[in-house]
Amino acid sequence: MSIQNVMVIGAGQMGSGIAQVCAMAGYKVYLNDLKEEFVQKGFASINKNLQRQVEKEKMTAEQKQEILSRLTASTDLQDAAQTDLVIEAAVENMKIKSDIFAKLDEITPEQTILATNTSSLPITEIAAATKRPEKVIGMHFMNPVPVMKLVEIIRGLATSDEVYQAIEDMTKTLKKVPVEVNDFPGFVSNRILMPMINEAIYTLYEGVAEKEAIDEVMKLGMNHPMGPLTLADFIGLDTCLYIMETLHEGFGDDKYRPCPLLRKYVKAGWLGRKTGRGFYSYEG
Ligand SMILES: CC(=O)CC(=O)SCCNC(=O)CCNC(=O)[C@H](O)C(C)(C)COP(=O)(O)OP(=O)(O)OC[C@H]1O[C@@H](n2cnc3c(N)ncnc32)[C@H](O)[C@@H]1OP(=O)(O)O
Ligand SMILES: NC(=O)C1=CN([C@@H]2O[C@H](COP(=O)(O)OP(=O)(O)OC[C@H]3O[C@@H](n4cnc5c(N)ncnc54)[C@H](OP(=O)(O)O)[C@@H]3O)[C@@H](O)[C@H]2O)C=CC1
Repeated sequence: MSIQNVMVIGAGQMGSGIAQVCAMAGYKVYLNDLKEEFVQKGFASINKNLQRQVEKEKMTAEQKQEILSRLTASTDLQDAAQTDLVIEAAVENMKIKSDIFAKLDEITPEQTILATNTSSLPITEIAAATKRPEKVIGMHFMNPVPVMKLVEIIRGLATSDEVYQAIEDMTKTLKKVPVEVNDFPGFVSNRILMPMINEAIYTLYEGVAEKEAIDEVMKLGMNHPMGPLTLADFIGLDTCLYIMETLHEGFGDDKYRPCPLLRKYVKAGWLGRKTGRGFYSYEG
């Protein structure tokens, strides 16, 4: 299975990062989103990251241009007809992901691998939206994608060994470290990380400490690079809530109930860094 042409769906913080690392590794990449303005926002973020590399003299201006020339904007899913691999990074919602995968199954050649960057949803269920479940796989990158080394690779029930191997090999070409895990809610990363973040939100909700104090305890006491509330803002509070709901529903265990304060913030549209306000304010 030779992978040369890739489409990344969703030009948000994850999709733009995935498109960047794929283009840096030499792949031709379509970056797809619903509207041109979202794709352009994704491109602006890639441009900013690469420019920082040029300024730090880790890359030349020519190399930056070369990487950018491998990226093409797309607002038409039909462009996926030209690809060997699609990596979906749209919102964390089963209906949206299933719809995208059903369409991709119609559009792409039969050998195209369909991967999802879902952070918690069952790969097996997403695969069931297609007639090629053996070619559907989870490819879970970490945020910020250009910096974080891990890619959790998740096999659905029907994922073939050949597809698993192709994705493991491709991940290595991105200079990332693949780790294989099975298809259970939240996989490994978010089954462990998100209950910790949710507990930090409960700690704030119950008035145990101020938000800054909670973050400082985990940073200085446990050597975490970011406190859990800062990290929640960084991930996106909507994504944190979707993941907790998937864990809660998937395991049927109340230990995964999302904190009411998390729900309240999401209802208010305070989604963290991406909207300028979450537990902290990022305006100005
Ligand atoms: C929810 C899920 O499904 C799964 C997830 O992703 S969970 C989230 C996982 N991620 C984390 O836990 C991140 C925790 N935070 C960190 O590791 C660090 O705070 C951090 C890497 C984000 C920033 O590190 P830092 O040392 O504070 O900042 P800084 O010195 O400015 O940056 C270090 C490097 O990262 C780069 N960087 C920082 N933020 C970046 C961003 N958003 N995008 C691209 N590059 C970035 C910097 O350019 C710098 O690069 P060089 O080494 O090439 O110069
Ligand atoms: N944030 C994180 O730390 C991590 C997130 N993930 C996962 O990655 C995925 C994306 O998350 P993230 O990048 O943070 O989210 P963002 O909200 O930053 O970006 C999602 C993007 O997808 C777009 N989108 C929504 N529906 C469609 C569609 N049908 N077709 C094309 N594009 C669409 C959105 O457009 P619009 O704004 O119009 O909705 C938005 O631009 C989620 O599944 C998430 O769980 C995985 C690892 C880490």
